Amino acid sequence: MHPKALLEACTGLVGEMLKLEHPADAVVARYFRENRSLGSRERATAAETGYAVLRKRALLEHLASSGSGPRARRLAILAFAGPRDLLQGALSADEQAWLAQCDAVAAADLPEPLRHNMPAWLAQALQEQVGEDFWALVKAFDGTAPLDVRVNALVGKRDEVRQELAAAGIESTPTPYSPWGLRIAGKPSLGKLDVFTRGAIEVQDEGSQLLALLLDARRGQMVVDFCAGAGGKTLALGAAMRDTGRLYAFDVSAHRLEALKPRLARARLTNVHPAAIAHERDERIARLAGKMDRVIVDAPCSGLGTLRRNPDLKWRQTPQEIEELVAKQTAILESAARLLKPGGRLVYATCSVLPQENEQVAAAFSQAHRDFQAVPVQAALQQLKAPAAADLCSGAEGAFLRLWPHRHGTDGFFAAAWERAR
Ligand SMILES: C[S@@+](CC[C@H](N)C(=O)[O-])C[C@H]1O[C@@H](n2cnc3c(N)ncnc32)[C@H](O)[C@@H]1O
Repeated sequence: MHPKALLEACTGLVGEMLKLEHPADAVVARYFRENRSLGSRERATAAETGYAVLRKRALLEHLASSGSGPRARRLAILAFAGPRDLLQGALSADEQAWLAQCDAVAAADLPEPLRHNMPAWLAQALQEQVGEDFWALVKAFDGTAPLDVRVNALVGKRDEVRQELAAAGIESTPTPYSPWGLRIAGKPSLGKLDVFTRGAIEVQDEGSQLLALLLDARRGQMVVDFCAGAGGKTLALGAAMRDTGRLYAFDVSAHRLEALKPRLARARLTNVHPAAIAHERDERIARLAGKMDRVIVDAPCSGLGTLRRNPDLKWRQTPQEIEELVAKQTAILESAARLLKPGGRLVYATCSVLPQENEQVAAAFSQAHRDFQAVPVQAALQQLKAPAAADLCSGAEGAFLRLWPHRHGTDGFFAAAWERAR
């Protein structure tokens, strides 16, 4: 493809992504469906350019306030993710001179908002929590997430799977915190490997693996994954249960649950019962009240722990929407808790880094439910033989799981746990 056409394609995608109307990954997928002439390398360049604009939006908008031509083109030039000589081949002489001027700007001397590239409310919320680590966190959120897989214990052992991957030319190392995980070197495509097609591995962030581990789902138990979505946690729980007992996978999105079904088959799980529910008080749920050994609420949340993968979220979320989410999270947790039998364990989890969606929801639940005893996550993970559990937790006695990209290399995650009084 001619460099000019490639830059046009990048500009078109940047323009769509900056509308911020839909999740960035959905915008990218639609753009490629509608622009079928783009080859795989061109798609990668366009997508990386678009994501780079979202990551550095404040800085790039500032730089793009000079120059001429459409704004999306200026931003695509500044963030262009392909080879530099190719970009030069697409630019007019004026654009080349303007780009050289922008290159000469020392980003380190710019005001803070142009360096952290976040809305003020979010930067403040993060600064309040991580203090002097703030810039390390900004850097980590700007980076790419590693490729982690969870080894399906039903199908293989971690060491054996690691050797099998090595035989296929793929290097990996055991994840530092999750006993189920391997961190894959580079970004090889895994989908066609035998180890993948026969269900021995599933792509899953190490942090997500730890949330499922924390539930401590065991053989023969009755378990509910209340917000199962496409089933990332469900698959991990089913394997922990050794495909015995009964695992209900609820979600309000029938569409997401559909995506779970082929994954269940590949993971060789037969103990999972997916069920679309209308809302958290659906009467199907009422029938299971008091019968469950384990319930996990992987709540709908702002997703602000996943900015490495979804940088659009920092521009698409608003404090008002966070408030609405907190009300939803509280209602779901309340309903889900009713399902537990005495002695049963409840886990509330998010992939948010905001205290409102995390500690505050957990504290309000504890306050309102004296029959639920908080289980310190640190002790629970230590019992489950998770290495370095103390490093993963925050609050008095390691009350909560609190994962951060700059400290743990995972997405940002939170979890709290309770046991229902006997
Ligand atoms: C964080 S995602 C779940 C991700 C999933 N557990 C995984 O590991 O792949 C949250 C899910 O909650 C679902 N959800 C939203 N409102 C809900 C409700 N009232 N009851 C149950 N699920 C709900 C959403 O459809 C979404 O799939």
